[in-house]
Amino acid sequence: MGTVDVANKDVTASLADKKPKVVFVLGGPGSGKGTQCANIVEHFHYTHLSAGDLLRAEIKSGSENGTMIQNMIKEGKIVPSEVTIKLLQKAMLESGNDKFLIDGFPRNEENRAAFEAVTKIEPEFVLFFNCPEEEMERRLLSRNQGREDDNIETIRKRFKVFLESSLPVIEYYKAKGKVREIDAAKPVGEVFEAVKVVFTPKDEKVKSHGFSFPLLENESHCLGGLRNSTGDKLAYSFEVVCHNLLHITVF
Ligand SMILES: Nc1ncnc2c1ncn2[C@@H]1O[C@H](COP(=O)(O)OP(=O)(O)O)[C@@H](O)[C@H]1O
Ligand SMILES: Nc1ccn([C@H]2C[C@H](O)[C@@H](COP(=O)(O)OP(=O)(O)O)O2)c(=O)n1
Repeated sequence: MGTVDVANKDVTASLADKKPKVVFVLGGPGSGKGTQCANIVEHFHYTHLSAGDLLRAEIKSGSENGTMIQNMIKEGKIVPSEVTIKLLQKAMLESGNDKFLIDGFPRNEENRAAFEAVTKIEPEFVLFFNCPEEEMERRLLSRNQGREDDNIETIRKRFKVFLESSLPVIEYYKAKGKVREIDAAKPVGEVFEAVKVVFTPKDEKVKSHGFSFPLLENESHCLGGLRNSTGDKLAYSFEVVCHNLLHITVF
């Protein structure tokens, strides 16, 4: 027990040194978290860590916690945070990257508080895939990955846990202004278009619009503005440009 704790302190310290950037990816079972994470990895070079995948790998490895994890997943319950956090920390260190999508975590208040207390890592933001239950149920029943928990009985239990335990975590981050909500009921490509907007840096977004309009003669009236990364002025606040505005784009 003592050596495990010492080892985990080392892991925690090494991770804290790296100051990793973390995005939590949340949403109900079948909302498309894994599917979109694969797209984000390809376009934005994050490392994808799925809490569910790490737990399933732990069962397969024959670890001493394997049976407990398997039983909890079969019942749609959330595995104790200590187990999941250790797996996440290990995977983060081993990846060599410093940008992570943590998918399916934190799934309850205990997950959230324990991760914060142990790692001292605050997420940059929370990507929330919002999807109606009927659509998630349809997707899970045809997911066809041989998962023991993709049966209607366990699916119903997972939905209940999501509503009762995971939604409050999303509300917690909403109150902190950290939630980026995506309509996940649309086709995969359309969902990814919305995801891309969230991950694209602000000045890139401005550049990609490429609009322009005449400069004002007296800039001292300018109350605010947008500049691209090279410092060119791209837009003035609405109050100022309304006299000679050709187009307005709201960011
Ligand atoms: N936008 C979508 N429209 C239709 N099917 C989807 C969409 N996103 C994902 N799927 C499919 O739904 C199932 C669940 O998606 P997955 O990414 O595994 O969800 P999660 O990781 O949230 O449980 C998979 O079979 C996947 O191919
Ligand atoms: N933080 C987590 C994440 C997943 N689990 C367990 C319980 C979940 O029902 C299963 C499956 O989670 P996973 O994220 O892989 O899949 P779904 O989003 O439910 O489709 O894993 C957990 O106990 N704690």
